[in-house]
Amino acid sequence: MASSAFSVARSCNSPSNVTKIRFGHHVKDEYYSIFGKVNFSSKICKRNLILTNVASKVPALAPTPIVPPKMDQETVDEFESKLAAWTSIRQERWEGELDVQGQIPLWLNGTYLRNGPGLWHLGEYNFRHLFDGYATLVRLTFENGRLVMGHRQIESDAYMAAKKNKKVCYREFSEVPKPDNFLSYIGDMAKLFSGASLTDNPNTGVVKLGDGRVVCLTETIKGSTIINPNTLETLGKFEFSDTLGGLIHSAHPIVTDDEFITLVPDLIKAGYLVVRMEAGSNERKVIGRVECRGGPSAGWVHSFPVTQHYIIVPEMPLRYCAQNLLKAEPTPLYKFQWHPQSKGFIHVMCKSSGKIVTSVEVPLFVTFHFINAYEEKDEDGRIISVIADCCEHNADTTILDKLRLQNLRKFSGQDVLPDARVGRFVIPLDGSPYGRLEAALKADEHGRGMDMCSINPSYLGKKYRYAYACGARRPCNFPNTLTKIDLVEKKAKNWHDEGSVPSEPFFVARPGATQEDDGVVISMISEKNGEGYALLLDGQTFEEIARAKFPYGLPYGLHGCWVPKN
Ligand SMILES: CC(=O)/C=C/C=C(C)/C=C/C1=C(C)CCCC1(C)C
Ligand SMILES: CC(/C=C/C=O)=C\C=C\C=O
Ligand SMILES: [Fe+2]
Repeated sequence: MASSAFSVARSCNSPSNVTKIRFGHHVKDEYYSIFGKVNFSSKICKRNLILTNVASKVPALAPTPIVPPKMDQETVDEFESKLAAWTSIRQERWEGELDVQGQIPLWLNGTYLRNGPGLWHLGEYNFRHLFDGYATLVRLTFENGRLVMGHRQIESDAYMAAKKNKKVCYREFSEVPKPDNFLSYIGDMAKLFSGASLTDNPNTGVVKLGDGRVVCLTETIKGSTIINPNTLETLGKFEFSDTLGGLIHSAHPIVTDDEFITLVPDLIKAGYLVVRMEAGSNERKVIGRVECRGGPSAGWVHSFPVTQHYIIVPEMPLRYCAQNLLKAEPTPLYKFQWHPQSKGFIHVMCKSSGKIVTSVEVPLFVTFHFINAYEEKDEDGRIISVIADCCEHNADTTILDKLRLQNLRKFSGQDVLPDARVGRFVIPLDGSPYGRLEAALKADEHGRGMDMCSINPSYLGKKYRYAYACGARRPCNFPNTLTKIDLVEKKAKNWHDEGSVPSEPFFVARPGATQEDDGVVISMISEKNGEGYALLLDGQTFEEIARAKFPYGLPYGLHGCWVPKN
């Protein structure tokens, strides 16, 4: 095999301590999908890359190509011009030390884990939506200024069955297994209602529970999967020990050292159970229940925020749709339907009593991600309102369609990313029936792109000043900047690398820090030439402090967590 990005990974298994590979020409490359290898011509990096093999500390792992490939020339050509972000991961797993340019702060000791849908191929069949891909977990382990990267596929039942049968076997975000005949169609319907056919592909996020267990998540409850943060090995299902049932939950629980809070939508009698699980336990207990005020079904709840005393339950007019759930082919809004006439609402529940403190009608909104929320007090210290911030897509549902892989892969220079903003809900607690929704700062500050946010976790539920997210440098078809939002000055600092796609900026505070933005921001970048690197920005200046090239570009990832060195 010719020298290639792939061979870099393999070279790391060589017994020598340092593998130096010269790039700079077109080579015949081998692409490994989960279905095995395919040859295609690839243009790769015009510079030297030194990868240190730290076999003595972290053994680099052999690639594990799995099932024979089938790719027509058109698909192969498409890969050539595409960012690794929207391209399936090359192999099942890899790990090794990266060469660092710049300085990783010596206080940064621990592992950043990032999860996401990294594999979108099944033999000849290509998934169509970003959210369908089989989960790829990536780790960046920082230790004394050094950095080790590893990635590994999560061995969900859905992934293992797809690998074995070379077809979709479970209901994913948009794709549904094709019934072999009418009898199996009837059986599939029964399995849908029991939840047996829903995917357990945990491709959305990863959280560290208060008791140290690390769990990968998606919106199906059965997807909750325990992994080993050091080896990325799939350890087994996280089973809730209670009898609350439910098929789906929010993809983004609120997780602290003490508890795990989430929302369980009721798809029959429109509402949400608000549940809490203590650290160390597997038992969810009900805090309370919210009845939806709009109809005909519960609003999609990908995430929700909390304040110190309240749980904020959004009822988005983009609602789960039973008919769309049953359809074999994806609809324009997938499993959801837009119901502007049903209005949007925000419900505020008291965390300790489960009572609804207020429930207000708000302007129509579309959001995946809440950023944070906090309580506003008057001069006497009485709570008068709740502020809840989110990445808001101007009540435009077309963003879901923009996340189809076909749209992500074809950027022709046209500015097609719909506008988004930091949507700020102001929810009065004086019994007024309406809440406000406004932009927290001018959206031009961040190029009118806004998603994939994080904050300093110590400010969860508290008045905060800074948010980190992906914004836009236009024209673009996907958020392509890292942006630091200052909610007090109403300004943004933007980082951009032309043609690249950065993943969610993740803030890690410096131990002992007293300022909110004292720390670093971690992101993984997909470059337009198919390569990629880990990036570290200073939390305060938002300037680059270090980067480390990956052996090959990684697929786009969604959400992550920080596991400090114990
Ligand atoms: C990756 C991401 O952000 C969201 C993933 C969402 C998924 C996998 C949702 C799956 C679902 C089903 C399989 C059936 C029920 C509805 C719904 C929760 C959308
Ligand atoms: C990638 C994404 C949502 C991910 C959910 O977990 C949203 C991107 C929005 C672009 O503006
Ligand atoms: Fe998300």
